[in-house]
Amino acid sequence: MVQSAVLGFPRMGKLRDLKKATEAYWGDKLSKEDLLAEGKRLRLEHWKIQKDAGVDIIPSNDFAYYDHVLDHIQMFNAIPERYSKHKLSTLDEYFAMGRGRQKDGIDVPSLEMVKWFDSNYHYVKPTFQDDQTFKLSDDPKPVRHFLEAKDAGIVTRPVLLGPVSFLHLGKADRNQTVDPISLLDKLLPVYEQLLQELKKAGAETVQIDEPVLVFDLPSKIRNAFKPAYEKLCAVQGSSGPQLVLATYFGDVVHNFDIIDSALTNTYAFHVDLVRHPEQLDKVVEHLGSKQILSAGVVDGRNIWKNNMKKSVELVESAIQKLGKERVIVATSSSLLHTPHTLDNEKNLDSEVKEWFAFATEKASEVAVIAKAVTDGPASVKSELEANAKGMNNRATSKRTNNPEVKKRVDGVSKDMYERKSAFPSRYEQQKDHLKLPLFPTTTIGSFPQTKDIRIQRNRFTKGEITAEEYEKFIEKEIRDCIAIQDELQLDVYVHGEPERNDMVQYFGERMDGYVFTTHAWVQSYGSRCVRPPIVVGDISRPAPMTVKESQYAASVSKKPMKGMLTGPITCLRWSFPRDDVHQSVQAMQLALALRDEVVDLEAAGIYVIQVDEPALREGLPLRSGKERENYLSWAVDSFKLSTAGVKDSTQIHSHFCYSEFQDFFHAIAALDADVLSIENSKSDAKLLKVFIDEAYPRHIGPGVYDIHSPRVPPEEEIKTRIEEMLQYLKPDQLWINPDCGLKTRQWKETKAALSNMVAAAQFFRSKYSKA
Ligand SMILES: Nc1nc2c(c(=O)[nH]1)N[C@@H](CNc1ccc(C(=O)N[C@@H](CCC(=O)N[C@@H](CCC(=O)N[C@@H](CCC(=O)O)C(=O)O)C(=O)O)C(=O)O)cc1)CN2
Ligand code: MET
Ligand SMILES: [Zn+2]
Repeated sequence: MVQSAVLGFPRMGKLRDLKKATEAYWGDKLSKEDLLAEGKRLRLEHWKIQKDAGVDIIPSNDFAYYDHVLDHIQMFNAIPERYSKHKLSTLDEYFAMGRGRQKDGIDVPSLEMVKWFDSNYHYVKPTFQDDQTFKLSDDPKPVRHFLEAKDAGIVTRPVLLGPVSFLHLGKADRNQTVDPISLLDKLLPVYEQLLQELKKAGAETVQIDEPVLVFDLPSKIRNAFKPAYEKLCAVQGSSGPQLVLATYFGDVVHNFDIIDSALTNTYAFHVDLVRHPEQLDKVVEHLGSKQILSAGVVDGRNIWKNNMKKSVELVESAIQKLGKERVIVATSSSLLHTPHTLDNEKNLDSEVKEWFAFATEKASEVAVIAKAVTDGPASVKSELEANAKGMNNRATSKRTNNPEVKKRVDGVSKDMYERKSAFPSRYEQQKDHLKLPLFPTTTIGSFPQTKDIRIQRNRFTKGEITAEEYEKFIEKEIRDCIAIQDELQLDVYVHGEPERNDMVQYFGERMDGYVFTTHAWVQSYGSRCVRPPIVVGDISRPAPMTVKESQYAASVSKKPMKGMLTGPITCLRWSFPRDDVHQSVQAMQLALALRDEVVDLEAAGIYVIQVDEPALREGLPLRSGKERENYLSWAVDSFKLSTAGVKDSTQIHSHFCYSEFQDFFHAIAALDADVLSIENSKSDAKLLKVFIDEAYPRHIGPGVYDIHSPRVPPEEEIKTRIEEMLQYLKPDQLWINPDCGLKTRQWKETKAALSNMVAAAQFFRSKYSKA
């Protein structure tokens, strides 16, 4: 019999129950016991959904209150002393690492949070000390959750992040020099112990994720796999469970030499056949003689219904070579990146609704495909027929095709990608026009999205207040936000984005070619979720999207007002893109829509325009080479096409939030933006050296403080950061700004932090103007 498997299920619950509970706990409105009880309720509900869908292999330990990598950090006791010394409860120590803590005399920033591969999920980066040791926690969570499921009558397959990925995804703590992978020998005994404890609890198989296997790995990391898996495979069977080694988001063929030896001794090997179906033959060739193939055929990263005919064919071709007993039908990755259930969507029109499958529906898909290949297609005839009908309806739908858009794309000429003059001449004109001081201060766009803003928007969406009332409310918010910027003495203002639910969803809702959902939330980090709009057809802009608010803001502001747009690549990546047209085509359509918006903003008197591209790096193919170059070429072009329509005197800003920009520095430089703001506060200022090495000519604002945490950075701390930056950047090149937008913060800490930031900038301004 061919079994079906899910690699991980979303944690938030049907109505973002986990988000609500954790936030209530943080706000002292829910007790620890109640939060833990809610977690338990959600886990049971999610296991049951998968069981009812007919899934044979259901994951456990995929649940986390904040992040699954953070769970491992705590479980292995890789907790920096600045957190452990306070003797907080396990749960509070965990949240302190995830989001920082400034309470009862404790003041610690969070650990760094970075992108999980090429997704919009963020994990907490393991942070190691030179004298790092590891120790398995008492009553480890994977064992506890396995038993919890077992008590409910569901035997699960626990999921662990593998030791090599855990180390490779981590880093040395600030001022430490340890190479994470050198800690492998110290870490392995902890994994061995954990596997043994899981086996004792009754776990027959364990899924061990080594997603870093899809990267081009440095030799040190490649060499680590053999000893690691020799050790772990030795525990297998005797005192430990069978190991299912899982990879996802890419192909692994280039790493076969390291997989060949030790890794083929694992019980099963999982590969992503959605991203790379062509790797199937090679993978089959390289499997150990008894090893089972877990075929990831149901997309864990998108919401399109599975093409079951294709999946059945692919799985059949594996079965022909391996036999039914050696194949598992699985999701390509964890379903963490998909929304909970399509059932929640009462407002989606029925034509498109039948094109989609969310996590709950995908669980059924793996079960149906497994049954089709086990008992023959006739055993799931009606499901396969319904699936084929949906596929066909989508392929022939009029909604996907807009000839006007195609015509416009075809009419794009080369000159449309370039600004009129080069930067030096643009800068002269911008200087005259904007009259900014040295070390100009600004923010990244959003100000706190207060409960009141959300409530008013919700009332407007439900029709409880009129469009006019809502508009008046937004105008008042904009005025308040400007008054605060006056008080803070910032230099370039923003309107605060109060009208936006999200920087991508807001634009998706205003463009043709998109549909959007009401409850399809996906976790982005911690308790924060996004509701990605869905690209179903050719994209165009029927009317201006942001001009009204920016123009109003400029009219009540005495300083330059920065217009705020989300760039084409970020709009694409943080939506669910269509899978029937290449992403470069979708990006180009978005770029043209945004170009019109940029030009309209300028015409409305907005002379500083920021086009955010935080997802540009995330879209970079995981392996270097042709694919990457190709991506960068169309991604950079899309940005340039969206921004190059303005006059020289209009200043184009762009914003990036992630820290690893070294490996695609040339792409950021190629965007030709006048000013860049980049997230930086959690990384070593040394990384800024690339700007010297590459003789970067334009202007930059490396973030001076972290915005993901409520902690207020003291003025001295910010000064130290700026001092460090000045070792790498010229004073007249440097802007002073936070890491990112402030929408997730409260007003109190926002004002305090910005006030310290402005004071620090003023300090350097006066220091350098005297010099
Ligand atoms: N798409 C996207 N990806 C991103 C970012 C981003 O800003 N957007 N930033 C980076 C970090 N990731 C982030 C992801 C989400 C949020 C965030 O703030 N999300 C909000 C939801 C934003 C939103 O869409 N809000 C809607 C809906 C709000 C809501 O919950 N409404 C209530 C009703 C109102 C109430 O009573 O509160 C409901 O629907 O139940 C709105 O404001 O209109 C949250 O989780 O709290 C922040 C950063 C990277 N990736
Ligand atoms: N302008 C956006 C904001 O300030 C940029 C966010 S990047 C994730 O929220
Ligand atoms: Zn940002």
